[in-house]
Amino acid sequence: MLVQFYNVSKIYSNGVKALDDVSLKIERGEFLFLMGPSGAGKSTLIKLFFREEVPTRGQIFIASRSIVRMKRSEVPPLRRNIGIIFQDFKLLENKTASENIAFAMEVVGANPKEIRQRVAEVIEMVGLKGRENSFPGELSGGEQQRVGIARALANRPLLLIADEPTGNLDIDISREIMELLFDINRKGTTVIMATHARELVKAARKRVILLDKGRVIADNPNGESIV
Ligand SMILES: Nc1ncnc2c1ncn2[C@@H]1O[C@H](COP(=O)(O)OP(=O)(O)OP(=O)(O)O)[C@@H](O)[C@H]1O
Repeated sequence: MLVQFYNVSKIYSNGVKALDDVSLKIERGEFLFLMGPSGAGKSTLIKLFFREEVPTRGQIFIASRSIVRMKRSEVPPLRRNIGIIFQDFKLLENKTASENIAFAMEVVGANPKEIRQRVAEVIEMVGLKGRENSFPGELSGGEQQRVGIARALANRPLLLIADEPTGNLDIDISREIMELLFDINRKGTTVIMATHARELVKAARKRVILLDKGRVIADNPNGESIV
């Protein structure tokens, strides 16, 4: 089991209950969608995975380690095991595609040779060969998201979390990005994707967890009755 949430609630300091008694399990190698209306708690749930927020109540285990009772020194290794991609890509504008990816490895202390090899590998994996030296401003939205995905994969994470990764892309490009995420999943990385894109979810026939007002109101293995 890769992820276990037991009765997790998150109440922000302003009193908003963003998550209410959430329990869920995710196996290694799964691909799952996180859906629900705006304010349902999707982003909050995602933030708990990499300890950007801590739960008010409940327990969370990732790869059998409690991340609630985790020491501060254990947080960087946890984050190294989780790759994140964002709706707005969050690339560094003054660095090339390659440099953006390399930077993610430099900050965790990888050596230059390792970085060179891995950058070439992930550039190839996401289909960006030939665009390594382009700056984000010279790339299309879809290409920028590919750089974001390559950066998230650079440190070989156990888990890839995508928060509305196709939110800024048109439908054809979104489908290409989905294919890339499925491909990454087939190669063994567990993928969690928060999205409002019903069409994409419907076509995928993957597990869907539906949140509403901070609660899991459905968890369906192939999404059928949800979308
Ligand atoms: N840092 C915060 N402090 C206080 N309240 C917050 C904070 N972050 C989120 N909330 C509140 O918690 C609730 C859940 O928000 P969250 O961002 O997790 O929802 P979401 O499902 O990701 O929504 P969206 O689809 O719009 O991104 C909302 O009512 C939101 O206003």
